[in-house]
This record gives sequence, structure tokens and C-alpha cells, in this order.
Amino acid sequence: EVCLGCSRYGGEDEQEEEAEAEDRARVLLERLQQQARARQLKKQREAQPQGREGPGGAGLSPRSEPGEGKAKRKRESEEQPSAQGQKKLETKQRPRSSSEERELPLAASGEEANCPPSNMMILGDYDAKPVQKVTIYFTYGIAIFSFSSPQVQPFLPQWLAQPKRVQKRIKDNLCPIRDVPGIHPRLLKKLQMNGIESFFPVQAEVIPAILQSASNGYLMGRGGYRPKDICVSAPTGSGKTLSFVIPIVQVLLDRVVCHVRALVVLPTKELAQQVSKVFNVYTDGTGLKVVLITGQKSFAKEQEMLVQKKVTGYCSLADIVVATPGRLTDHINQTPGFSLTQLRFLIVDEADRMIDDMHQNCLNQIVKAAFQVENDSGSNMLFQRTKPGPITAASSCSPQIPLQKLLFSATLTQDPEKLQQLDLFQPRLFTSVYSEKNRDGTETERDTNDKYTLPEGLSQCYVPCDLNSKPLLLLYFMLKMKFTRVLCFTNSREASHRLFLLVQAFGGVTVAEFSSRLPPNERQRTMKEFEQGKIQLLISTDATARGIDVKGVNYVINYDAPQFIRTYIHRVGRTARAGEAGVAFSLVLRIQERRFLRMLRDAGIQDIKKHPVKGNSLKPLVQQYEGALCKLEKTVKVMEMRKKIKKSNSSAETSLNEWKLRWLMWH
Ligand SMILES: Nc1ncnc2c1ncn2[C@@H]1O[C@H](COP(=O)(O)OP(=O)(O)OP(=O)(O)O)[C@@H](O)[C@H]1O
Repeated sequence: EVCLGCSRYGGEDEQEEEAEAEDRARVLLERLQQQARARQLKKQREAQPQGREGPGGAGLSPRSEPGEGKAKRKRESEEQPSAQGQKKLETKQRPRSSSEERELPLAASGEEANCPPSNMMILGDYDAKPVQKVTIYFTYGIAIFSFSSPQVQPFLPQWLAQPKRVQKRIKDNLCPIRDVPGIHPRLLKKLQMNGIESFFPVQAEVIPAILQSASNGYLMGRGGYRPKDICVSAPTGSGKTLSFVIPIVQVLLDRVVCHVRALVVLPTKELAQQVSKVFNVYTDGTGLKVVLITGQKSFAKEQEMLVQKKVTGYCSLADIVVATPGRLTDHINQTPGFSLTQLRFLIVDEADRMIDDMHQNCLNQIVKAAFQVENDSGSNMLFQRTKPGPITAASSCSPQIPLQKLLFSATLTQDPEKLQQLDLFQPRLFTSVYSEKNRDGTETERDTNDKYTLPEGLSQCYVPCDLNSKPLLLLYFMLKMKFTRVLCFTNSREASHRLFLLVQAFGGVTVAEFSSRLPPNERQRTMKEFEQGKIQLLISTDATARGIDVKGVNYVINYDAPQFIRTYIHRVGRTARAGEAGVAFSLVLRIQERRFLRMLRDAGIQDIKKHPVKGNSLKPLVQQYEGALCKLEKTVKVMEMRKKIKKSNSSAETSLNEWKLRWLMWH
């Protein structure tokens, strides 16, 4: 009704989505048919009991493709991180044959277990019966056994189950900087110079905790003991960056010799750059050196920034290194003299992503490098350290520089299995209070591990729509509703590019795109212009979804609904930062609506409002939109022709293509 004939110009995106919807409908139909056949078979079996085999028999049971089961498990673990992760090691109490072992994932995934291939007879349905599971956690060498039926939740280690609560409401819980004990006067001055008079709740809790763990200086833990590792899970925009920058700068203020004492690892270049900027502000004038290694400079240039060769050997030029995993690993392996043996703080920002994204290997390498035995003799030998083991009287006699891990994220996994991979030492968890709204408008705090908290100032809406009306809705928000400073997310860089071209062809909006299609310097420029308000609509991939701190984003629009809850949380968290207000709109296809709402509900996000937009409101835009689509079609053809000219092998081919291009431009 809204956009007759739009599908004509819909492009691959729409076709893909339509094909996807068709596929889904087909799969669903097949599944229902299979289930009906399975029920029929079961009835037949029940009617002929002699056809069944006993437990030891060669029972056939449905089996999925190994890849398929794996993909499903992966999807599920992304969607429900904590529920999945609470199982460290599960065994069924009945002894299992090796063939049964292979079938466990299938039996465990309820939906697939119900739909056997139609041509297979089921002999024996033992896996279908509820079985008792045994869950075993290993926490600091102690095995915790938990017997549970599918309805019973396995229990969590105490530090996860009883974290230190941090207030979510920033503005109601500001803490004047002078009220937080132990902050160095120099840093207090710097904070004030940067307009910071009060700490946010997460800073008021975490800064003293880190300072306390280094109260005897950076060479020793408090009271000579190894300091506890720290995990922080607090909403987007709640000020997690300063909560590690301030104490680390303060602890290193007294350092005499320059060594890499703090290492911050982040998943993207842009994030690393952002964090190193904050470190630069607070180390300015202190003599501490911050080095950023992300691959934006040549490898040799980065090596020069990290180490210097002297007659006496290599010496470090960095106290604090801020890095992305790939480049850091290269330097650990290939830069002579780059040593982490004096590393005191390892900070893993966006920790959940770092654990997930195969960066785990990088984290292992860092730890290995930190405990590497150095060959040279001299002063370093005094503080030589060995990988920590159990605390004994002998081990506590020789002081060692402790390595303390600090983990931060808005969606920190509370999956003990994943956290266990990081080999945390007596960790302390700081997490925001999750509260549920009651009917009378009051809020009740809840103890829960699979819920996430969003910034207090965030309002969330979703717009049910169909594929054709999505571009019109975006234009409606920009032109009729006069939205300003909008960050709009799509699910792929191609989708971002096409949408950008379309909005540009429509006109009337200052628009730009941001994705890995663009070179880093162009991305940087775009981001700056968006921050300065020169660009009203920035269409982006998930490259800007995490951690990026852009001041004054009024609206986030999920043009494509995110597939995973963590993506949703990070995307919408680009607005309503630092206690400010912001609005997030999600355009949700009707076919996605149920799944989308369930995803939010499962994560404890309840206050999202339905915001339908009537077709009549979009009608005035349709004519101009059709014109924009025609223009876009031509633009795309011209771009393709230019590409062809570049790639042409012969002069005849080139001139033919040039002629075609001229013809295109003329018409
Ligand atoms: N105490 C403070 N007073 C005023 N502004 C602050 C304070 N602390 C942080 N900010 C500002 O709040 C914004 C958000 O901070 P930060 O980027 O550290 O959030 P975050 O918790 O790391 O968010 P994300 O999870 O999205 O990475 C920044 O612009 C920062 O300058």
C-alpha cells in the first residue's frame, strides 16, 4: 500500500530477505510434516510392542548433520550466553555407548530431537525421557558437583552469585571526586580540568578497589598477597573507561624505570584509539608513556615506539600499551626487546567479545609472555617471576610482581566455563543492579545472571513493518519527525552502502556511511564530522556498535533488527550515554517480531514500546522515493561501468565501456 512497485528496485537485500523468508517457511513446513510422521510411527510402534528393542539393542535414532548441530549450538550460545554456559561438564547418569555419545547434542536440543528423518524407524526412545544431569564446576581447583534435572538451575561460584552491586542510575548516585578516598591530588586536578566533578557509580566502586589492590605499590599486592582479579559488568556509557584509567595512572605515577606495566587489549582499532586518548589526557605531564599499537602505523614504526636498543640492551619506551590482539601478538613474537615480564595490569575491555572471538589465544600468549623467564641478568632478575601456583609459606617468601587481570564489558559473560578460560584469581565481580518494573511503577531489584542492564535514560521503541516500507520509515523519521544526530545500523556493509546511496539520492538529509569498506582515515574523518554535528544521519555496520563513544547521539535506529541480544545492547548503547537521555528505534519485520520480542524478554528487557507508523504518514514521501530509486539505479550502473573501465584489458574494450558510460550519463 505504501510503496507500490518498490520491489522493482528493492535490490538484492529485499530479494535475499524474501528468499530467506520462503526458506524459513519451507523448513518449518518440512519440520511439521516430519513431526506428524514421527507421531504416526510412534502410534504404530505402540500398537505393535513386539517391534521394540531393548536398551542394548541396535537402536536407530535421528541424527543431524554434525555441522548443523554445531551451528545451532553456536547460535544458541550467542543468544543465551549464560543459560548455555552454566554447564561445565554434563554427563548422563546412565552409562553411554560411544554411538550415544555422538548423539548427545541432538538429544539435548529439544526441537531437533522431536523430528526424525521420515524414513527412519525409531527403536527405543530413551533419550526422550528426562534424565538427571550432573554439572561439575572447577573453581580454584575445587570441584563443585550439582545434580540437576532440566528444571533445576545449576549453582554458580560464589563470586558470580554474590557480586558487588553497582547502582545503575548515574545522576542520582554521583559521588564527588573528593569523597573517593586515596585519589592523588594531581589526578584530582586533572579530572577537574576535564570537567569531571563527580564519579559515576561504577567509578566510585571500582577505582578504590583497584587502588587498594596496589596499596603497597605496583611491585606488590596488598599485604604482600597476590591481588584479586576484577570483573566489571556495567551498562554502556556508564564510565567504565575512567574506572581503570585513573587507578592505573595513579599506581604507575611513582615508577622509576620505564617498563610495560599496563596492557589494555581491545577488539578494534577505533576503540583502542579512543582508550589511548583517555590515557594520554591523564598521563600528560607525568612522564608516563602511552603507546598505541593497532596496525595503523607500519610494523617497524610501532617497533620504534615500543623499544630502543642501547649498548646495555633493549629498553622499553612504553609504560602503558593499548593494543588490538593481532598486532600485539605480532609484537610479542617478532619485536626484539618487547617484554611483558614486568606487566602488572592486564586490562581486557569488551571482555566478552575478546573471549568469544578467538582472541583467547592472544590472551594466552600475553600471559605466557608475562611469565617468560628472561635470560639476561641484572636488575630484572630481582623481580623475576614464575607462574603462580598454590600459595605456600615458601612461595610467599620471595616477592613477585603480581599480574592482575581487569575485565570490563556492558555484557560481560557470567558463564563460569568461559571465565574459567581466563584463569582468574579469586575474582571480584562488580555488576549493575538489574531491576524489574512492577505494575504500580515501582522497581524491584533482582538477583539474576542472565539479564542485562541498559542505561537509565534510554527509551526503546520498535516499529513493526514490511520490507518495502523500511527505507520510507527511515526517511519519515529524518524528514517528517525531524530526527537529528541519528546513528543507524544495518546488518552488512553492502546494506549500509545501498541505504546510504538511496538516502543520498532522495536528498534533504546530510548522510554518511561507516563500514570497513572505507579506509581508516576516511572512517576517522566521518566520525569526527558526525560528532561535530555536520552529519545528521550516519549509516553504519556493527563497526560502531561497541564501545565507540560519540557525544550527542540522540537516536539509534536499528534499520535491520540485530540477531543477537548483545548486539542489540551495544548498538542502542551508543545513545543515552553518561546519564543523558536517548531513544532507540528498531524496525522489525512482522515475521521477526515474535523472535525479536522474545530475545529481549529473555534478557530481561521489558520496557520496549510498540510504535506503529501508519501507511498514510509515509504516502507523501512515495513519489520522491520512486524518483530516488530511479536515480539510484542509474548511479549504480555508472559505478559499475567505471569499475569495468578500470578493469578493461584492451583499449577497444575501454573505449566501448567509455562510450557506454557517456550514454548512461547523458540519459
Ligand atoms: N565522572 C564522569 N563525569 C562526566 N562524564 C563522564 C564521567 N565518566 C565518564 N564520563 C563520560 O561518559 C561517557 C561514557 O564513558 P565510557 O566511554 O567510559 O563508557 P563505557 O561504560 O566504557 O561504555 P561502553 O560500554 O559503551 O564502552 C564518555 O563520554 C565519558 O567522557
